Amino acid sequence: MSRNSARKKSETQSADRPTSKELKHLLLLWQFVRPYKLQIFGAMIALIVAAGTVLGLGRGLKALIDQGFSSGDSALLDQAVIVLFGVTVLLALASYSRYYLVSWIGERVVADIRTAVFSHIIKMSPAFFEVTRSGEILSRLTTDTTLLQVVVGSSFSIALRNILMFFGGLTLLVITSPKLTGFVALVIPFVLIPILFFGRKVRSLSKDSQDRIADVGVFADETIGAIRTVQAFSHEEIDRGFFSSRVEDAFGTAATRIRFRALLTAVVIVLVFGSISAILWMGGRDVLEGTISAGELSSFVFYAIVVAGSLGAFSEVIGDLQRAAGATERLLDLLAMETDIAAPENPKNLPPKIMGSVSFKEVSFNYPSRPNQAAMINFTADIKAGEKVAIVGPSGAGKTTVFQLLLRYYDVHKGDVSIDGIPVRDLDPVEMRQHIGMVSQEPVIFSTTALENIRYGRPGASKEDIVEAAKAASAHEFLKDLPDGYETFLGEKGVRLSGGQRQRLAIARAILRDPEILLLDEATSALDSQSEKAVQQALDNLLEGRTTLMIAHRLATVLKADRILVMDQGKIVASGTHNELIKQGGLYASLAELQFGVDMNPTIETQVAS
Ligand SMILES: Nc1ncnc2c1ncn2[C@@H]1O[C@H](COP(=O)(O)OP(=O)(O)OP(=O)(O)O)[C@@H](O)[C@H]1O
Repeated sequence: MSRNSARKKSETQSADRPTSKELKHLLLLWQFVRPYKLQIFGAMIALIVAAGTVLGLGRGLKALIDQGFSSGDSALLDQAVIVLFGVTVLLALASYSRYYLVSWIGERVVADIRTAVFSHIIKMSPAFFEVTRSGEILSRLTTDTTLLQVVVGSSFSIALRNILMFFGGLTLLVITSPKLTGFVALVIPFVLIPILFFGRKVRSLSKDSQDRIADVGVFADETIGAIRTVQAFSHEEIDRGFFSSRVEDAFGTAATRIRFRALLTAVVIVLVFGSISAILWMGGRDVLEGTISAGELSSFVFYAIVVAGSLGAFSEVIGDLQRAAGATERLLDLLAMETDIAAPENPKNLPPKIMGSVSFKEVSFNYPSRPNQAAMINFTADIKAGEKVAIVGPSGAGKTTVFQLLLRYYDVHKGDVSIDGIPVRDLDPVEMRQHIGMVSQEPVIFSTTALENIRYGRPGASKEDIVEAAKAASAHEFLKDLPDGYETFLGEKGVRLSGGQRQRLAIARAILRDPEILLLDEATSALDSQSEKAVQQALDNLLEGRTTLMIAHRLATVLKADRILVMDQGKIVASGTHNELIKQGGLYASLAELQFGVDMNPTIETQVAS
């Protein structure tokens, strides 16, 4: 129960939790940035030099105007221009280093975070993926990490540079003219308040705009992923309507944002240039009165622009920083999420080759998302090493659940599932699953070559071994006739193969894996007799010498079994051989009649068997 509720918490957190904007979360990024101390040090130096040179330029400007021009000495002008050029080169070099190093750190850190998040997610149990939408995870991996890249690789250094420039510029303003600085201090609130107001409005509209675009993405992803169903139901027109209404929503939000953004630009221009004019007016009077020099006024205006510019730049990136703080929090939450299905502290070890006996002892279980509905009740079954057991039962009886529990996708609530007498929860799931092979009803074909698809069963297997496995799976014939033979690209989800070919490819993969325990979820869809024969031949080779549990939908398969378990509502209701069960009548007999078309007359089924 406590285990369950703990998972619940993490699951709901993963989906809809509100995002915090607290900048302190950014500090958590330090663990990812820390390995690159040298680059950070270099970037800091470059940043300080760049900020220093910009501030120095103002002093240079003053010297140029006051000494270069007023003295009438052209040598001084030459000197001043040379110094100015030198400072500019230094600024360029520092900016180059800063940009390069900071962007490099940003990209590097994001690459590390993406890898860390993916490595973590791939370990999570299926329960996690049931409640977390895949779009959600993808957006963490792409959108959230991109936000962080912007922050680590630019916004953060922009913020830092502008803080330096702000305080440096302010100090130099005071030194140049305390009186004018006082005037600027009075004006600043009038300039800043409207800018901040519009800035905030634009930011919240940007967020809305991003959300609307995400809606567009999610809808397109779902529709394209289910394109065959969409077309089969002639749903194109309706989906086009749904999609365009989402696109229009996104456009509407973007249009409002653009309006405010344009207004913000106009407001900034009026306020900033208005203030500069006011400074020039006041300062110009001081120059006329002789209280300050023309150079001082020029450098004062220069610093005022630097200070205002740094405030503006800072207010622009603060939004990035806040959004990145949210992204950091979400990513680290994801990284902190623990999977229930982990290896115990001291896992027991299985030998490299196991016997392959399987036992379910009084197992009760319900899926985490259906706490009140038992999927398995007091389920007990002992399967000897090498035994072939077929599981039959009506839809929803719990047949697939037997596989899921043996693979330890979920932990049972009561009882034990064991392999060779060792409970699976005492084993390392990754190691334990190496002894299990699975051929599922809908074999998964990855979008790569046929060769690589079979090699999935045993990474590193040689081509000879793969061809050998394909031959045993009756797949060699069709594979070698593909346009590029085994190197043929199979298309996304294997759409270029027929159902029977996909099954044989999955069987070849399982043969290559050579597991001691085999789980076979037989496809329900009927194959033509030629294909059926090839698949049955492949299965015979696959089953040979392995403990096998098969969810059977065909007569040929149940006849291969040493024993049949009949399941109903999470329990075993009968067991025995086909003939025994037919004689008993009951659920199996009616299932056999319905599914396999077996008449209750035993002679017929013996004929089919032969
Ligand atoms: N991931 C899940 N979350 C919640 N309930 C589930 C889940 N998977 C299966 N169930 C429920 O558990 C019960 C047993 O399902 P299971 O898939 O094992 O049946 P099955 O015998 O394999 O059915 P079928 O022959 O239709 O595949 C069903 O009531 C089903 O609705």
